[in-house]
Amino acid sequence: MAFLEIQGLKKVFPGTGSRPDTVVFEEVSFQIDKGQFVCMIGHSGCGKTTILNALAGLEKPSDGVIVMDGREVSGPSLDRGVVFQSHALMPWLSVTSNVAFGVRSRWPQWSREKVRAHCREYIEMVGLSGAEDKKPSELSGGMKQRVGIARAFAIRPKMLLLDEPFGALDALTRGTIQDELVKIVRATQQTVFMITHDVDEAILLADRIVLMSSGPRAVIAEIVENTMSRDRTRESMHHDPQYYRIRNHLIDFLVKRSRACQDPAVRTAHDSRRPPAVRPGLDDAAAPEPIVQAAARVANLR
Ligand SMILES: Nc1ncnc2c1ncn2[C@@H]1O[C@H](COP(=O)(O)OP(=O)(O)OP(=O)(O)O)[C@@H](O)[C@H]1O
Repeated sequence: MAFLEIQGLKKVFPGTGSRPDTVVFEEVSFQIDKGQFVCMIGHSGCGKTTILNALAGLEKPSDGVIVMDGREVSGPSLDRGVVFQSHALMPWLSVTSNVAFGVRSRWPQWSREKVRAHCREYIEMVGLSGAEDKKPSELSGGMKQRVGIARAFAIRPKMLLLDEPFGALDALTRGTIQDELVKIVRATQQTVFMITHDVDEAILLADRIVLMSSGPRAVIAEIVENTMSRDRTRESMHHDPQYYRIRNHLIDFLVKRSRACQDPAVRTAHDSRRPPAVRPGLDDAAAPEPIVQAAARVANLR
């Protein structure tokens, strides 16, 4: 069994009045190994946040099971740290107190000094030394997001869940924090699940990229394995020919193939509980053609 097992996840939001129920996604199954960084990409509304909330234990799936480290996820836990797009800091608390909140819950027996020293370590890790006593209103968007990351890492979770954490940041700040995240994740060997709309971010950070088809009734269309060297950097990765192949594959999916699963013929042919793993970076002619792509090609010929 993998470190994180997601099997047959489905979410139905009940309709109101004459509006029918909405099946947001179904048959979502994938695994994450310990120390792996997995990104999820898909069009708006396909259910990415709902899946992340289910992993966090904040949302109950309508069907399916999530098992982390041998235990079923049935509610929120300090074993999972979450970073939201809107940092969700407590505005009346300082940077240190925001980070300390979870630390005290995690280790209630720790002394005040020990909690402070622990928080200082993580605040320094995200480059915020000197801002310990500031309130969120005194911080820039990038700094607030760094506090969110420090807060999530400081509880030393078994798994980190990131919901588009850099979505609201300008490109420069985004790049800097991405680099910091790469450094921290590599140093701590943290297991991460992250939602992003940014294909370059996914290629830089992820070992595997889960592609969701468009909703409603979204499914996992395929899982892209990132075959580029793990020590890739933002500055160097575009020199690797694999980068363009993976990037084109992802963009092609978002522009064209993500809707293919709504075609009943494609849907019948696609085993969404066992989505194909593809390695577009290797341009391996022997690799199986992704089923969605094959079915879309057949549909185009009709
Ligand atoms: N509490 C709710 N009640 C009813 N429908 C909901 C609820 N929460 C989410 N939805 C619907 O479920 C679908 C999936 O929402 P979700 O936020 O998970 O999508 P997403 O892929 O994360 O989108 P985005 O990329 O825009 O953040 C949307 O159509 C949304 O309107």
